[in-house]
Amino acid sequence: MERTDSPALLVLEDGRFFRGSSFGAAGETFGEAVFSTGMTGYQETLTDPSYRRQIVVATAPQIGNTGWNDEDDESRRIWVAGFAVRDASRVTSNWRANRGLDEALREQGIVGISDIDTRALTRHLRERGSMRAGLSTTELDPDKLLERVLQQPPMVGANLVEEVTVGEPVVVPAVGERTHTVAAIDLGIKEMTPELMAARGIEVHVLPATTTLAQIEALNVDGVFFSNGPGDPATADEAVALLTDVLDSGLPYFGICFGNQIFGRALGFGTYKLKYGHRGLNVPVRDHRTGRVAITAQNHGFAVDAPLDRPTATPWGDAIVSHVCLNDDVVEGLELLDADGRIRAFSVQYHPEAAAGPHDSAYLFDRFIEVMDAHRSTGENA
Ligand SMILES: NC(=O)CC[C@H](N)C(=O)O
Repeated sequence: MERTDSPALLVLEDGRFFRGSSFGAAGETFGEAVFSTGMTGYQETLTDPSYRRQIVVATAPQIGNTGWNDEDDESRRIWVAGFAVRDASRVTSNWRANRGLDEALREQGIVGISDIDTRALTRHLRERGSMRAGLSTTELDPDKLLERVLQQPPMVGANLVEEVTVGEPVVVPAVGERTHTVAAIDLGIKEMTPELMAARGIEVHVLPATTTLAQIEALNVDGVFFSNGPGDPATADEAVALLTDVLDSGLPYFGICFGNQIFGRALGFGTYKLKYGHRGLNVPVRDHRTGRVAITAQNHGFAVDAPLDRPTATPWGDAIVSHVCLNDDVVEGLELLDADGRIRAFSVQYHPEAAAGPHDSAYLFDRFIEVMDAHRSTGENA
C-alpha cells in the first residue's frame, strides 16, 4: 500500500503494530480497537455515541467515497476515539456531501490512519479479541506508544454514560397528531431513535441519565425507553436502579442495545464481554414470536447472560430470551411477560433504528405502541 509523507502508527496492547498514513486530524489517541463490517454508513457509525473511547477499524476496503453531509449525523459530534481504514477515498462523490470525510475528521480533531492492512488487523482482533490500542502521528516508535497504551483504562469497567448523556431534557414532538408520550433515557441515544417514534405519533422526552421515576411520572408518559450507549453495562448501576423503579411502577418499557443490557441486569441476569463483539449491518437474528429472521445492524461488545431455553422467574413475572443471534447464539432480545403471557417490557441488543443498516426490525417500534396501548386499556378497565 502506497503511503503518503505524513506517517501514522497504530499499536495494539499485545505489541502488534501497523504503520500507515495520517488520515483526518494529526495527534495521538487511545481507545479499544474494534472492527465494524458495515460496507456503508461510516458517517452514522462515527457519530454514534456508543463508540465512545473506541478506535473503529473499517473492514470495507475503501472508505469516504460519499464524503460527509449535514443530514446523517446520529448525534451532535463524532464520538469514535480514532478511525482506521485501508484506502481513504481521495474522491468525494455524492450530491448531499458538502465536505470530505478527511475534512470532517480534521474539523472535529479525530485522529485516523489509512493505508494499513485492515484485513490482517481484523483477523488479529478476531483471534485475540478487541483490545486497547494507540494511534499516533507524533509518536512513531512502537515501543514508546505501547507504553502509553498500557496506561489506558480497559473497556471492562468503563462507565461512560455521563460523558454522552444530554444535560437538559429535549422534546421531540410527534409528527402529526400526538397519540403517545414516552420518556427516553439518554445513555448515548442516536437521533434516529426519537425520530422513528415521533413519526408514529409519539412525543418523545429525551431525558438525562440522572432522571428519577418521579420526574418521569410527572410527564404522564405511556412508556419508558432506554437507549443504546457506550461502556460496560456492569458499571451502569444508576440506570439499573432507575429501570427497577420503572418496572415496579408497571410502566411499559422498550430498550435498545445498552437498554437491553440494563434490562437484563434489572431482571437479575449478568453481562459479559464478547471476544470481539458484533459490529456491522448484516447480523442475522431470530425473533421467537414471529419465527422470522431479520438482518440487523449491530454495535455491541458486551452481552446479556440469560438462558435461551427456559423462562426465568423475576419479581415482575417471567422473563424470556426473545431474540437470538444465528451466528453464535448470543442473546439479542428479552421480554418480560405478564401472567397472561403478554409482553409488558422488552428490549433488543441490536438496532431497529437502523442508522445505518437494514430496516427489517422497524416493527419493534410498532410493538412498543401495542404494549403501551395494552397497558393503557388495562388501566382504563381497572
Ligand atoms: N450500542 C450499544 O448500546 C453498545 C452497548 C455496550 N456499550 C456494548 O458495547 O455492548
